[in-house]
Amino acid sequence: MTRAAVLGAGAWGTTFAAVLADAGTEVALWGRDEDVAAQINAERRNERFLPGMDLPEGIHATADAREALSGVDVVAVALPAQKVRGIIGPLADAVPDGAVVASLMKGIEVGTHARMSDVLRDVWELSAERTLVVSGPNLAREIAVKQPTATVVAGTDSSAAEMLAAATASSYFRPYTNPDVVGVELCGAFKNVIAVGVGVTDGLGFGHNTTATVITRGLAEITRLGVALGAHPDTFSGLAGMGDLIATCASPLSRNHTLGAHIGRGLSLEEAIERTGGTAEGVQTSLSIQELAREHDVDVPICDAVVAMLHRGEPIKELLTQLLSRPRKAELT
Ligand SMILES: NC(=O)C1=CN([C@@H]2O[C@H](COP(=O)(O)OP(=O)(O)OC[C@H]3O[C@@H](n4cnc5c(N)ncnc54)[C@H](O)[C@@H]3O)[C@@H](O)[C@H]2O)C=CC1
Ligand SMILES: O=C(CO)COP(=O)(O)O
Repeated sequence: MTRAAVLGAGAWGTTFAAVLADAGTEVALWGRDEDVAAQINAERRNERFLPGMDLPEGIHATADAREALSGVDVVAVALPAQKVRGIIGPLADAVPDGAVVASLMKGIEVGTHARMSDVLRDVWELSAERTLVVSGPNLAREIAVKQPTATVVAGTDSSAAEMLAAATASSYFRPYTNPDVVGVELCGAFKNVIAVGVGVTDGLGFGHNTTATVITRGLAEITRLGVALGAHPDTFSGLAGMGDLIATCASPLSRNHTLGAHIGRGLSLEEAIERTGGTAEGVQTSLSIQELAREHDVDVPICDAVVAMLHRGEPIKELLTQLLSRPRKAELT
């Protein structure tokens, strides 16, 4: 039987632990809060991060990360993107030599512009073959009640990706493998920025035409940057690309979408973060994406508008006017 450790007992780490347990994988879930771990073990609930959701028996939660990592075949990391480097650094010697390591995170590190799998590789000195990415239309609360969905397990070593896919597959969770780590990971991070943008237009009271426009042109931005970074163009129309954009931009469960809607209704960034709760990666990742795009000479106007709104407090209506009055261009280039 495969043995897994999930680091991070927030909404997604807890849900992913449930996915593993339901697939028959033995799973240890690490969270820094002892009360959260105790409640998961005693009541099969994580009321702080996943309120109202029942968890399967197979999860052993612990506040001791070294205990969680001991003897596992798979390590899955679900921590806030901007904090993960500091949190996992001291655990390098506790990661078993042969274990594959998967990033479940959807962000790009500010300053380094590193994708999360690169942060894991860097901090834990992992080979590319041992490092995987899981990304797709995976809103935690829907999966926690076993609503059917699919995801992508990306890895350069197909046998490692297949191993994790087998360790997560169940009657409600269908993993597909994909060798395009760069594309899958960029999709997950960038779609959070686009979801903030869609949330803003919702908050302004605009309808489905606007939503569809931002999603579709957002996908064009993601694809342009991804291809410039060496990704496979087909990844962007797949589950991690279009699939996750649809889920995140359409759902009120999305923290990024919710945060954007608060901004659109006139809240400040601080108020919107407070009201949203949970980790809205798009806020900081918008800065990294904008800088990455500049480095690669890629045009990302929606991301630019999100950065201007969130980080420079520029008026939304003026930014919208600027977006719509840019020089016209052909859709196909
Ligand atoms: N929630 C969702 O539906 C999904 C989330 N993700 C991604 O997973 C990642 C984690 O997101 P969530 O679990 O939703 O966030 P969350 O906000 O629900 O949980 C964050 C977790 O990180 C822990 N944490 C924060 N600071 C810490 C520190 N200094 N030391 C130790 N632990 C710390 C918290 O205690 C908590 O367990 C993000 O990158 C997100 O984009 C990916 C797919 C779905
Ligand atoms: O990544 C997600 C769904 O696939 C979750 O989105 P949020 O982080 O915006 O809640």
